[in-house]
Formats: sequence, structure tokens, C-alpha cells
Amino acid sequence: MIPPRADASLCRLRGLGVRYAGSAQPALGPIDFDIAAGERLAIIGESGSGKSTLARAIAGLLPAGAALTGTLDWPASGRRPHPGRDLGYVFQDPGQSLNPVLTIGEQVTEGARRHLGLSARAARAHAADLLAQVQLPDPGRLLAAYPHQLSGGQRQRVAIAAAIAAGPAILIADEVTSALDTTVQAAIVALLDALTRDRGMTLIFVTHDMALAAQLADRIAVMGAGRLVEAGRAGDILQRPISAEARRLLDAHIDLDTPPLIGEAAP
Ligand SMILES: Nc1ncnc2c1ncn2[C@@H]1O[C@H](COP(=O)(O)OP(=O)(O)OP(=O)(O)O)[C@@H](O)[C@H]1O
Ligand code: NI
Repeated sequence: MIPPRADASLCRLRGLGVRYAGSAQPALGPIDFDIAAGERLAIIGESGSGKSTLARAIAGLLPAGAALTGTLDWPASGRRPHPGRDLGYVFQDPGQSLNPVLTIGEQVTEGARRHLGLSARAARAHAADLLAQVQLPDPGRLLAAYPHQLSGGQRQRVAIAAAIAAGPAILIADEVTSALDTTVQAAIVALLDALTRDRGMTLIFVTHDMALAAQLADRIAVMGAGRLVEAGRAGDILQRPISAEARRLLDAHIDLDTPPLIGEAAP
């Protein structure tokens, strides 16, 4: 095995484009971009700008028939990450991540059992531990519950637990808080922040909300009409946005001028 190079980027996109089956126009690209190992990157943009397409392309989770152009390499590891094992993905709607007919315990352990080769008993203990890590009450009892018995915020915590169960180095969170109300949103963002920092994970956080992006990310990539229109340090984009897209997203947030947010995002 070739040892990973410390200076190599985690993920290198060159001329990357995506065209969905049946679409005349590409939904994405061409994109040239590098993601560093361990960084906290927000991908922001208005609806339809290509954020999810980019995130799914990186994760290798595009729907069947989607055509990729250009290149997507993984220089640091030399191989594409295996979703579920090397890369966790949390969707906007926990219904997309969770299976309604499986218990919470079954879904959280599924990835861990498969990828870590755990026994049923060890997987159960691991699942309870993960549920505690995502700060769900009474993990032991929760293992036997079904998704419909939980609130939206609790389901999203379960989806996060399942996504990190196999200890992936990369976590992609695609609009994971947009279906939740504001207080729950803040709690989920705080949880993602703590979990990914504790584990030194690379975080790719997709949102249309500049405030959330600035709260979590070191660097922001701004999408517009399938292209990357601006990328830079979160503090810089917040204070000196260049693209019309970034300005519009900032204007949507009058409360961004409040000192705490600027302070957190500033280098
Ligand atoms: N499965 C698909 N098949 C065909 N076109 C798609 C598919 N998914 C997305 N698209 C199109 O690709 C473009 C980019 O969509 P994408 O979902 O990546 O945007 P987004 O920035 O994530 O938007 P949102 O904020 O609404 O989630 C849009 O024009 C969308 O209609
Ligand atoms: Ni999306």
C-alpha cells in the first residue's frame, strides 16, 4: 500500500460535471475544486444550484443513469471512499435515511455490523453507545423503537448515529436541518459540530442558509446554476462576498450582522 501523502488533497475535482438521465442540460459543472482532509466545508447555494448533485457526486451516490464527466480523484487515500464505511451521508429528510419497518437498533447497527464485522450483541452495545453520543435519551429502550415513534429532530439524530456507526472519516450532511424548526435546527448543528470535531472528521455541510454555513464551516463553496461561483474562508465570504449568489444568500440573513456570528466565522 502506498502511504497516504499528508500534503495531498482528500478529494480533487477537475472539470467535474453531472448530467442526469433524460436531461438535455448538465445539472452540474464543470467544477474544479479541492477538498482538504479534515476540513469543514459548507456548500451553499439557492435551490436548484447543484449542491446536492455535487455532494452526491463526491459521495458516489448519484442515481442510476447519471453521467459523470471530468475527474474525481482521492489523492490522499488513493481510492474512492466506500459509502457507509469511509463516508457517512445524512439526507435532508430522515425518512430517506431511515427505513420505517426497521427498529432504531437495527438501522443504527446495520452499517456497523456489515462494515465492522460485529456480532449481534456487540452491535447492540455499539448502537446504544452511538444513540447516547447523539444525545438521545434512554438509548437502551430506544433500540426497540420504530422511526414513527420519534420526533423529526430525534429521527435526524438517529440518521446521524447510523451515518457515523462505522467510523467514517468523512461526513456529508445535505440540508439535514431544513425540515426542522429553528431550535431543533440549532441543536442538530451543535451536535454535528461536536461529533465531527471530536472525531476529526472531514465535514461537508450542504445548506442554503449562510448563517448555518458560517457557524459550522471553515470554508464555504458557493454554487450558482450548477457552477462553483465563489469559494473561500467562511469569515471572508461573510464579510466580503464577491459573487451575486453569495450576496443574495447574505441578504437573506439580516441577523448575520450580529457580532457573535461574525466572531465565530472570523479566522
Ligand atoms: N434525479 C434527478 N433527475 C433529473 N434532474 C435532477 C435530479 N436531481 C436534481 N436534478 C436537477 O439538477 C439541478 C440541480 O439540482 P440539485 O438537487 O443538485 O440542487 P440543490 O442545490 O441541491 O437544490 P435544493 O436546495 O432544492 O436541494 C436542478 O435543476 C434539478 O432539477
Ligand atoms: Ni439539494
